[in-house]
Amino acid sequence: MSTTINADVLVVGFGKGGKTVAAKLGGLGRNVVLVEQSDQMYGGTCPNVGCVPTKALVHHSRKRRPEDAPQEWYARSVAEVHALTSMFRAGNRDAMQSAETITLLTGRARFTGPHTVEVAQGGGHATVTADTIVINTGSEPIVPDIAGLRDSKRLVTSTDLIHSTDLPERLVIIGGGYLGLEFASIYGQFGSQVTVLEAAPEILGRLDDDVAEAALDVMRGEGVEFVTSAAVTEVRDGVAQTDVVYERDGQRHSVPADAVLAAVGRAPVIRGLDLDAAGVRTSERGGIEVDEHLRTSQPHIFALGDVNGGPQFTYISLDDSRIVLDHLVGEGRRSRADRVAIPATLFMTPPLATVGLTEREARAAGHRVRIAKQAVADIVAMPRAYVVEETRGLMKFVLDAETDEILGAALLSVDAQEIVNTIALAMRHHVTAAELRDAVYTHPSSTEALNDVLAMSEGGDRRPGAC
Ligand SMILES: Cc1cc2nc3c(=O)[nH]c(=O)nc-3n(C[C@H](O)[C@H](O)[C@H](O)COP(=O)(O)OP(=O)(O)OC[C@H]3O[C@@H](n4cnc5c(N)ncnc54)[C@H](O)[C@@H]3O)c2cc1C
Ligand SMILES: NC(=O)c1ccc[n+]([C@@H]2O[C@H](COP(=O)([O-])OP(=O)(O)OC[C@H]3O[C@@H](n4cnc5c(N)ncnc54)[C@H](O)[C@@H]3O)[C@@H](O)[C@H]2O)c1
Repeated sequence: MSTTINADVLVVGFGKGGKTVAAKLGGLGRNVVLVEQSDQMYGGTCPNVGCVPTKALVHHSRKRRPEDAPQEWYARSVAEVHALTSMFRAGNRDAMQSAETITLLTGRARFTGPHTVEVAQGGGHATVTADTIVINTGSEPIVPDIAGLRDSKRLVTSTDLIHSTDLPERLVIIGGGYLGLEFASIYGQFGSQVTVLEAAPEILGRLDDDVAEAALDVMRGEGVEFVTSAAVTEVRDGVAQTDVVYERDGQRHSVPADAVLAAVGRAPVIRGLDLDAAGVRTSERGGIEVDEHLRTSQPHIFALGDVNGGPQFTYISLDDSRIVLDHLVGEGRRSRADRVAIPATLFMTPPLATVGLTEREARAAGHRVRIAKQAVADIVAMPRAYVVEETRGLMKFVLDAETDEILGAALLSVDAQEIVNTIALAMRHHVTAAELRDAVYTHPSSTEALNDVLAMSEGGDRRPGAC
């Protein structure tokens, strides 16, 4: 059976940016069709297999008491996380289905022309034509080309792992980026023996050495093993285990695994979209080529979120949607160039949040730099760390010695994912370090660490601070 729908706007992919565009334009009375390939992915990666389940697993992994058997605790946690993601998925579906102007189609979309896609549905298909098209198909895990890996029965992606109720006794993670480190922290805490094999000479190599080392020390302290400069050459399945073979400094090593997680990055999903039929170009890096306003090589087609090759964060996809909406129904002024001081958080425990320049980057850029830095355990104005029994970590600020503005910050601290947003806002609005230092914050909170740490900069006065 086949049907044809003519829409004002077609959104391909039910991710953060796509659903935001669909909801807004649907609310304005536009006739919108939203296509999602899987009924298990309403709402996209973040609520189903990305941010939400992983952060919920962080939470559950930390609640395990020594007397809780790891395997049982893990299976229970996975079940609870699935209940949460199911709730979010249903909420996403209902939000779209309840809007009279939005038609949600479940099926895989592929272009057949610049204004037309075909959506496979059961045995038949729907043809959708639209004046404006938004592509929001996200990204998917890369499985590196390592002998034996693709065919290994113990290969898992992040999605496989969070759906499995079997806690791997020995988890080997190939790749020590955001995803690899978060999974190392989570599964280490659930009770797996975790080894991270990273190809680069350093993990968190973009960060200053003191910050990276502090973060890795926290994880090492919880039993995670890291191997850098590891060239993984082979993955060999046996009956009881898989051996992950790697070379380092000319020596061959092997580490046994019950699960091997590929965490070497995610590639934009363009496969099967037949972009050629639409005349949409891709970039050398494999994403859809877009300009600063997220227009593709076809002016009526936009690409937002991971698929356009930009930073892979949910809040970037959301911001992409603001740019597209500004062009479709606003003043047409927003662009990617407007983005400054975009923070990021690696959700290990405690979380590691960063924004702006590192000390190394600031010095290399020619800034006269002042550093304000303190171990969390020493921040007297922040009793919250002691209250919640998480005193590990440090806070480091890179300040411009001439303007007193904040050039960057790295926070390895309880609540870092919240504090960093205040710092990012201050950076965007040129609030000085002194102003942040002398502001009034609630107590006991983590933000009030700013009262203390920013008074600690080289040459600055040391404030006594007290609870
Ligand atoms: C394990 C993990 C943890 C993460 N944690 C965080 C975090 O803590 N914070 C953060 O900001 N980011 C995090 N991210 C990254 C974040 O999830 C992504 O950057 C974000 O979800 C991308 O959203 P998007 O709008 O680009 O598309 P997505 O949310 O990926 O949505 C794309 C949708 O398009 C659908 N689709 C694909 N092809 C087709 C087709 N041909 N037809 C129809 N539908 C199609 C897909 O099924 C999918 O539902 C994490 C990612 C992972 C994998
Ligand atoms: N908290 C968050 O915001 C969050 C959490 C998880 C994922 N994400 C997003 O998901 C995306 C994917 O994360 P990721 O960690 O998979 O990718 P990544 O690009 O951040 O890190 C990949 C790591 O794998 C290493 N690597 C590459 N090939 C290798 C090989 N053959 N052997 C060993 N190591 C190898 C790289 O050097 C790098 O350190 C990221 O872009 C991130 O933005 C975000």
